[in-house]
Amino acid sequence: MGLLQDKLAKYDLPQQYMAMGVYPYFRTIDSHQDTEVLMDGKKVLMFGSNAYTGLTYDKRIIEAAKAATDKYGTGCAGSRLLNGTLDIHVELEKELAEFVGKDDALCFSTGFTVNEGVIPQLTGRNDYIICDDRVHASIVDGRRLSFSTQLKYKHNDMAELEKELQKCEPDAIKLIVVDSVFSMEGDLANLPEIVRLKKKYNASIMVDEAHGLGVFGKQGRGVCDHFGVTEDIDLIMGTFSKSLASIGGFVAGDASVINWLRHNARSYIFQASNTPAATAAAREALHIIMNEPERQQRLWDITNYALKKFRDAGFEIGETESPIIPLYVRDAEKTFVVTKMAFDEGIFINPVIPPACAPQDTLVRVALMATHTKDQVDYAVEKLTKCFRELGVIE
Ligand SMILES: Cc1ncc(COP(=O)(O)O)c(C=O)c1O
Repeated sequence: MGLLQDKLAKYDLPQQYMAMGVYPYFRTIDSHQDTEVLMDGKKVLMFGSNAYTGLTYDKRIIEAAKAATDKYGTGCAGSRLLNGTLDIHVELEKELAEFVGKDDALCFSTGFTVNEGVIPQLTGRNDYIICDDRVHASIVDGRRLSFSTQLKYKHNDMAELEKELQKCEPDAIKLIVVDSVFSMEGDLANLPEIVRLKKKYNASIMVDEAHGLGVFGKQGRGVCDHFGVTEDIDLIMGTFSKSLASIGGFVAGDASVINWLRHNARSYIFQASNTPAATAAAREALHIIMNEPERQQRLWDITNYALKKFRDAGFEIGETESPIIPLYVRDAEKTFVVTKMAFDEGIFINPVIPPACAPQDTLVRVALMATHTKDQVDYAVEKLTKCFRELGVIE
């Protein structure tokens, strides 16, 4: 074996969990996707999906994707800048900008490449990027691609954010980037206070609404809308891979900033544009989200029901205020073991270990969809209580 193989073999954590029989990744789904799926040949309740609105198997969205494929074909074979712009890309951009309350928007092929392409394009050598220390990996990668000075503050600690802002040169761009809903622990960014600090220090804010759209705000417009701070947020990004039942992402903001990104963001101009099917699906999902507020209500009814049930059963669920419910285990090995035990009981949940969380905060992540029933939640709480007790995680 070569040096490369020798070195990587030493860090092969997956092998260790395979040997223990608790390896949890790459299970295969062989059915349509809703609250119940066939996974590795076994019927399980899906509590690990980000499809909060429960739209992934909606017939109207499937029809829209089929019709777009019939009309345009299966791909675009080029970047948006050149031959890869369809009328439906442009229409979706207009609708998304209006939805989140901004002048203009750009659609990228994934949400990951939005953060990776936008963040380094807005800040240069003498500027600053300031992030919460729990932002999503795509924000971390976007930040790494920038030549600016990188500053971090402790999760949701506004006093620390202010200290970081005080370190910056007054005339430099100071871009604060934050998730609106933290994807592993379900708590919200303190956007009203971040906006107050932005104004005080003449900074800019970019908010990642990946887990906020379809869930928070009027007609699912997101957490910025929920807090009434949209006007003070410079850039809002979102993804189609969660509530919008598709794949792709967007960034929205002032016309001048969006126009700059349209011609400069590298993952926009050097990446093929999103497929007709994915674009049409996201568009149809957006229309459904706006026109069916009862779906958002159902999501909150089942979320509040589940939050109470898990709390009453004695689980430690932290500060969550969203359909993402973290069940803290605080031990990596037990986190994998409990994930496997849950699967054997017919429940799919996601283990969360570093780098997705701090080493002392390992957890399993339960996520609700508007289509979950109370019976399904009852079953999950009963079985997870049994598993957590057996492992001595709860009493
Ligand atoms: C907070 C956050 N931002 C960005 C992304 C990336 O989005 P996408 O799945 O569209 O690439 C994710 C996806 O997991 C996310 O959770």
